[in-house]
Amino acid sequence: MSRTSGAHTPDTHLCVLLQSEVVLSAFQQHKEVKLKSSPADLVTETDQRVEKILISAIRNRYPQHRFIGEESVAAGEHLELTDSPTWIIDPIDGTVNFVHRFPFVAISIAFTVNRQTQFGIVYSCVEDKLFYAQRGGGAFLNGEPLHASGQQDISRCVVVTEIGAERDDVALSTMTSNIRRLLQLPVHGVRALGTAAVDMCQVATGGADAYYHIGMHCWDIAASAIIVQEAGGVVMDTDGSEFDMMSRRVIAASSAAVADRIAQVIQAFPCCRDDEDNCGCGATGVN
Ligand SMILES: O=P(O)(O)OC[C@@]1(O)O[C@H](CO)[C@@H](O)[C@@H]1O
Ligand SMILES: [Mg+2]
Ligand SMILES: [Mg+2]
Repeated sequence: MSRTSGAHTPDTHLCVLLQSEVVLSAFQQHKEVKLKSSPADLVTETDQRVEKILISAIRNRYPQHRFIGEESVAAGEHLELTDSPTWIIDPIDGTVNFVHRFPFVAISIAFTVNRQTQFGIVYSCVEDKLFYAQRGGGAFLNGEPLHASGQQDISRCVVVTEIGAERDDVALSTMTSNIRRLLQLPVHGVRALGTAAVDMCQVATGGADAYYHIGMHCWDIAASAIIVQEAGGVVMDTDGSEFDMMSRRVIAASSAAVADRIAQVIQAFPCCRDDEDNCGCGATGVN
């Protein structure tokens, strides 16, 4: 057994790798697509199936543990992160990619105790890349150590972000003006792969220097946040405060200097916290 409160990470790796077969075998097939919170927030039978299998396999082994799963929450389960050992699961991060066969889709699993992430796994299925980090143990890609770039100068950065599922005017104009502001600094480039989990892992590899996102959910970024931190990167809220996986805002960067600069430049649009229903912020779309 590992130090992570009884949760044995190699077992979890195996579970994830087995489920990736389910994702890959469905990848080329026609999918029945349903909409969730917006016309760009999609779910397929494979998302639901993978989440069910993962939860039942982990629950079998750790019956006392709790779960926060994207599709369980979409089905009405209450989302609450407590001090209890908790698995935070995104069965397919990049469902739009999955539906269109755009080849970046990931299974993302984080494990928390006392609300602190102990380890995170992001498996980019088509690329066959397993990103992994354990608190205090470093970050790895297919077993090789990962290091963020350490870049300090925003004008030499590749910055990754996502235009999420929101389609209301305030969100769209904020997202597009944020990209414009960064390009005007200037940065070397702005990129988007369509999966927050894999996007953030690019910061851990040093292939990108920063990632920011407003409107994602805890399951999109819980695992990749510890992977960035353990690769020597910095993770914070877009307002410059401490990272809070429930806030729906994140900056992940190669250095504190780059993270601070992005926090100064970008603006957030309102969205309810993941752990708060109907917060009254007036946001529409993916809440
Ligand atoms: O619903 P999914 O696929 O688990 O996650 C949605 C997502 O991949 O799409 C957005 C980018 O378009 C990101 O906010 C997020 O990571
Ligand atoms: Mg996701
Ligand atoms: Mg998903």
